[in-house]
Amino acid sequence: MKKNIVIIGTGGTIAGKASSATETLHYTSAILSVNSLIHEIPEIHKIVHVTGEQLSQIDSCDMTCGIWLQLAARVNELLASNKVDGIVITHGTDTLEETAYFLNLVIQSQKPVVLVGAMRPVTAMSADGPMNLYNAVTLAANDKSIGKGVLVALNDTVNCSREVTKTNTMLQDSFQAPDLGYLGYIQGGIPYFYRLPARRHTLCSEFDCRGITDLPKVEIIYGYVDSSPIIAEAAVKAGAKGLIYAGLGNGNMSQDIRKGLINIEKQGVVIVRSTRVSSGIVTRNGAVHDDEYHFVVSDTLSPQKARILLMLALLTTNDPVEIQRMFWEY
Ligand SMILES: NC(=O)C[C@H](N)C(=O)O
Repeated sequence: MKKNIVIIGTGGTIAGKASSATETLHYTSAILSVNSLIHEIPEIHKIVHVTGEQLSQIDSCDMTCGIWLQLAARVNELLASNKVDGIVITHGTDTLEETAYFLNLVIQSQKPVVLVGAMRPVTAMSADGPMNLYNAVTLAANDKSIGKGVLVALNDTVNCSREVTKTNTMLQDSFQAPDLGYLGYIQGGIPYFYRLPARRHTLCSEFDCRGITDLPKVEIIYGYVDSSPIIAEAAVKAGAKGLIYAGLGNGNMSQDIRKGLINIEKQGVVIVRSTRVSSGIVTRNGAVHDDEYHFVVSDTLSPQKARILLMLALLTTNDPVEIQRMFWEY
């Protein structure tokens, strides 16, 4: 029996148009509606019953926490219905990994949710969007995708939302998990899985954003030679309740930054040490005495994903011990 898949459009290059078939750089994102994207791939109707819904029409650099909350509410509502078997979300690639990880933490269903985008606009020669979308639909409709958390499907690969990142500004194989690897491949409309996400997600997640209209403010501070704490201090002045420090190496920091962050932590702001390095664990009490300063470490989460987990954690607690537990579990 054919599955019922809803495709939610949010914009991005997958819905973008340029003035010629050779133009892959100068184009406008988020022009075509989700229903036009579905229309471009009639093959979809042979495998699933599909419905399109437009939630936003933006370049993903304009994604907001407000849109995330609306998207999460709609996905949860759709998946609660026995008439929906899975969801595909079309999205710009610039922040796709962030939306995917946010949904991975707040969707309360085992049913497949797959995010998809494209590196080339629809008008380009060899546009990647149509095949990516077709693959994403086959992934969302496959029983093997049930219970695997929010997935990301581009360039014939399946990635875990916790680990996937955009690794290249232009190439079609941009979406990878350089640290921990793909979950699998999609070939001939069939997903092949080789490993499972090990961390808590979706139905096993403790995070619930129902009824929430905004998320606590968390800013990211970047580490570099001779950096000072002024940006961190300005962020706190502007209302940040948490800071992610995208540190050097193993989340390391200069004495100057350390003093600044210790001072900020004493004001009740949660400090998470992450790293600007693209792979590896940020070790607790490794480069910095976290127990003494009440800092949290991000484990293997990138700074942008650590920010999402911290925003959700801050909805219920600002206790660094409890927040550290969450960073080990999600
Ligand atoms: N390839 C893309 O989708 C990039 C675009 N700027 C976006 O994120 O919406």
